[in-house]
Amino acid sequence: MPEDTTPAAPGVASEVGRLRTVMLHRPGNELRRLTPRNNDVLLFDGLPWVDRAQDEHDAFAAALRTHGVEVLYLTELLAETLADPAARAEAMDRTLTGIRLGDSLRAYLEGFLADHDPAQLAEVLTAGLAVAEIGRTKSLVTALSGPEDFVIEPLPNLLFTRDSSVWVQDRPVVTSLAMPARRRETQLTDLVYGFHPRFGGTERLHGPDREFLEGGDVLALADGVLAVGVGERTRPAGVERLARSVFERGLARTVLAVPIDQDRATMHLDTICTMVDVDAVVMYPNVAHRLAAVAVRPGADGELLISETAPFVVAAAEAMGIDELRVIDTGLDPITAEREQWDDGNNTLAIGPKLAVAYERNVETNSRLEAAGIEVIRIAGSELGSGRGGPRCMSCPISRDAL
Ligand SMILES: NC(=[NH2+])NCCC[C@H](N)C(=O)O
Repeated sequence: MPEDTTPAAPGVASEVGRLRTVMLHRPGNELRRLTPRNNDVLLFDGLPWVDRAQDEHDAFAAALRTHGVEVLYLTELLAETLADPAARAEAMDRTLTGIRLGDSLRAYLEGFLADHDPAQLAEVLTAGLAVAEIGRTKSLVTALSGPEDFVIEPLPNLLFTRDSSVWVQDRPVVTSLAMPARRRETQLTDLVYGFHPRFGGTERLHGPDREFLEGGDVLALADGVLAVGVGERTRPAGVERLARSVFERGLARTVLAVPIDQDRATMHLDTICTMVDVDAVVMYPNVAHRLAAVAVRPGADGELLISETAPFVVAAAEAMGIDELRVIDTGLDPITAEREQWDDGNNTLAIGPKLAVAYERNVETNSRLEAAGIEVIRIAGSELGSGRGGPRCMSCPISRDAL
């Protein structure tokens, strides 16, 4: 019988249902823009060796494919999207609008980019554009800029496709990223979901201009139960907006708001806790005991019912309707745990119950996962990890089987 190549219908109701389709971004020329002068602003802790990062990423994608996962690439979807003139017009408009460029440079760039085919335009929108790469403009802005200054900022964090969109059931949530270096990413995911034939017509929730909400903070603990981290990135107002939109549409019945430390090391909930089984998480022990949650549920007339604060594991188990949420920790020695948390030991990507992708370097965490009965697919991440993101951050699940 010929192989069935029909793509799985979009829909994500859990963290651990069999993964069918995922969106990744293969690291590209945007990473070659990083220098010791701009890496902090661009949210990288070092300068990745890009060729090696690409090899590591290809191995990640291959491991997923080996396990039957369809891998979609954001830039390919974007290039296909930009073939639609309406999408292209919107992309140009969003990229060039704002107070930074000025009228002369904007007009110049409109002409300059008009010659770019969809793939080339996608490259500019992701890798950015420096003054040295464009011709002579009659703009004061470029006259007063250095050759390396960007007229279109590169997006090195596009690698972390988890953050710029997240599917809740069969709806894409286009997020609103808090850090200036990442804000433009969601213009791209919004375009893809709005115009690409594969998704066209799907209702998009939230959006780039809404309250801050990042996908790395959103965990689908169980069908109808979301946990959303609140910290450096996602803000309380972002969770409130998401809760209202998912309740109104019947996509969830409980949203747990989970305050996390406002630190670089714990920028998202998924840096300290990810799910590896229907009732188990791998969690950073140095915070596990004090992680708390407030449950938000739909009330009458669009009101939200807000619970008292409770320990996260207790609130989660109750919302999920299970006796206990099992916690596998990142190692008991606090220094090893801190090192492995920093290197994304907690940031696993489940591709099914008890089956997760993890960075090989987190030896202690991985062996604890295995001791707890989780099969670990190890990938290299020496270069990928320099932006502080692991397998979960680098993936946006679009389709998972129901449990
Ligand atoms: N879901 C995640 N944990 N994403 C990690 C994002 C890392 C990225 N460099 C940032 O600072 O935004």
